[in-house]
Amino acid sequence: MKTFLVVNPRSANGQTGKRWVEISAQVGKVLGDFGYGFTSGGMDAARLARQAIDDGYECIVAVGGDGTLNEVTNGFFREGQVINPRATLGLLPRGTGGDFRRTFGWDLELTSALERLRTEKTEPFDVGRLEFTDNDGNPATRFFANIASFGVSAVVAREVNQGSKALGGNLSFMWGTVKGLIKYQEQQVRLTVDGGEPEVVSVTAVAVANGRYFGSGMFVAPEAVTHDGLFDVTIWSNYGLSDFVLKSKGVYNGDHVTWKGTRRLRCRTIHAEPLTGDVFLDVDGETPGRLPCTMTLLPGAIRLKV
Ligand SMILES: Nc1ncnc2c1ncn2[C@@H]1O[C@H](COP(=O)(O)OP(=O)(O)OP(=O)(O)O)[C@@H](O)[C@H]1O
Repeated sequence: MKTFLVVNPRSANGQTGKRWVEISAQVGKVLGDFGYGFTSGGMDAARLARQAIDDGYECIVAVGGDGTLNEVTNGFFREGQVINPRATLGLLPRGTGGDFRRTFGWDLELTSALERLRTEKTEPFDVGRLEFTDNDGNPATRFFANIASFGVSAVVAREVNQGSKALGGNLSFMWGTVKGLIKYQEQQVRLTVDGGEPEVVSVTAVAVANGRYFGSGMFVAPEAVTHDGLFDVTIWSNYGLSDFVLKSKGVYNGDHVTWKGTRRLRCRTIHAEPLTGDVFLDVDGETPGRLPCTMTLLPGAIRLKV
């Protein structure tokens, strides 16, 4: 299988680019010939992945963090359709946050990633499609691999992405969460789930999950499965800074699902309209826009190297 690596040299605080000679030598030893390209900025990983699929590569590997994985996943699609159903997605995790890999229990070791890429083992992988309003106010579509969320999580993601990740994933997110919760005001949002009756919910955050973790290790959707054909939705209502500071352990170990302000459901589509103000989106750690939005699960849309 011809393999192409989409490399974000800036991932892992720039260590991926700095160590590329060493990394690529190890990749070559295990995989033999492979193609690769360096990303140059926003959505360039999607362009590189699309180009590689057009060039006949059948395994496209994101080398970077969750943002790179998101962009590479987008590169599997053209005009809303999967370009080549035989193409498989791989991950060589190099991020600071690394939420996607946690669902699978993958570590950051290059040797473990190469072992996965070397074998033929794949499984179906559900992909989320998000229709939303971008930061310029235009309608936009973006696919997601892990979790799309809205509410305070997007305020936190903005804080984290603007700040330095030199503190490491967890500390950057904890600090970002404190700053985000100070800034955030609870919003009322009208949710329509699987085309049913609309319902107004109070939103601290709503996570529409394919994978299980966001925010650098927060176990937001403990039972999500990436090939079950369903989103696991976690709704947090009326949480404040004190809840996260005093009970943050429960957010990281999954106990939050038993708290009064947490509600969970499963669905294939969810539509969200803001009623009280701007509500921003966090899409696999990136912050491309705001509500209103519609999220649709595409069951087994592509295959994932596991
Ligand atoms: N050459 C580049 N220079 C600056 N930014 C880049 C470059 N290439 C990609 N990017 C940006 O990097 C971001 C993705 O980073 P990525 O998620 O891979 O790494 P990370 O931030 O270290 O990890 P994580 O998201 O897991 O915390 C995207 O916003 C993307 O547009």
